[in-house]
Amino acid sequence: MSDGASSPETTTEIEEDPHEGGFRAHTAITTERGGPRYGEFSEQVRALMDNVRYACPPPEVADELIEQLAAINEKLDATRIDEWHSPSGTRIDLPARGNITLPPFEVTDVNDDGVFATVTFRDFHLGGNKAAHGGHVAVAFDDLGGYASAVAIQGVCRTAYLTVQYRSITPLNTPLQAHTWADRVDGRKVFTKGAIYDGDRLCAEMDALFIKLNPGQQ
Ligand SMILES: CCCCCCCCCCCCCC(=O)SCCNC(=O)CCNC(=O)[C@H](O)C(C)(C)COP(=O)(O)OP(=O)(O)OC[C@H]1O[C@@H](n2cnc3c(N)ncnc32)[C@H](O)[C@@H]1OP(=O)(O)O
Repeated sequence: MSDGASSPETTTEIEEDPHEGGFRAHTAITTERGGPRYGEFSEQVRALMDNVRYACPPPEVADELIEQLAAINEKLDATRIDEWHSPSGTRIDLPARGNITLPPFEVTDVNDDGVFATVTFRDFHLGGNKAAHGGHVAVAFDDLGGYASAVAIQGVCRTAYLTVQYRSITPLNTPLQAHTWADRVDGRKVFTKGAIYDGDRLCAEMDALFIKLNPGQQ
């Protein structure tokens, strides 16, 4: 991945590049996009998602909220840009690289043993009875597994399959230890494993295959 555009002036140059793989080699890794308060902005959105998960607004509050949310959406709609230049997913200084669709994680180490992160499933990720939804656990594994695969094979990968063994309840609002690593590399194939722990307790394990995209592959 190389330095990408952070201003509209460089947009044209990037758009003229051939589409190099499903995630584009030119995707910028940055701490600048979206400005210095993008982290606070993302956190407010996450707080909104958490609150909505448990909200039961009385009709008059719903009336008010609908109006306020419509105004916010209108304002946000006016700021939309294309996928390749948006801060979300590129801000390595923020939880989950500033991507609010992922459970927030902080990568604590990347080394020969793989990727180590702290992941916290929040109210928004509720499956039931204070436990994380299994799909959100898989989302965390997909991203952190994709990261470990990319590091192992030095290239952008796509998930071919991903299975999760749910070993015990994955609690909400608890910093959990996640570890993903390339178990075996065979040509373009990276057989990747992962685990999420709550302290000493194993919550879930991942077994996945990521495949390095060929140049120009969509
Ligand atoms: C500092 C910051 C860093 C930031 C890091 C950011 C990380 C972000 C991470 C985000 C991560 C998010 C990630 C996401 O969410 S990626 C989104 C979810 N995934 C997809 O949408 C993928 C859809 N599928 C495809 O595009 C293709 O099928 C792929 C690309 C996967 C392979 O199609 P391709 O045409 O390219 O390859 P091939 O068919 O010749 O197969 C090649 C080899 O693989 C073997 N094979 C294929 N499929 C399977 C299977 N299911 N089980 C077992 N084996 C399988 C096959 O037999 C062959 O083996 P061999 O004959 O060679 O031995």
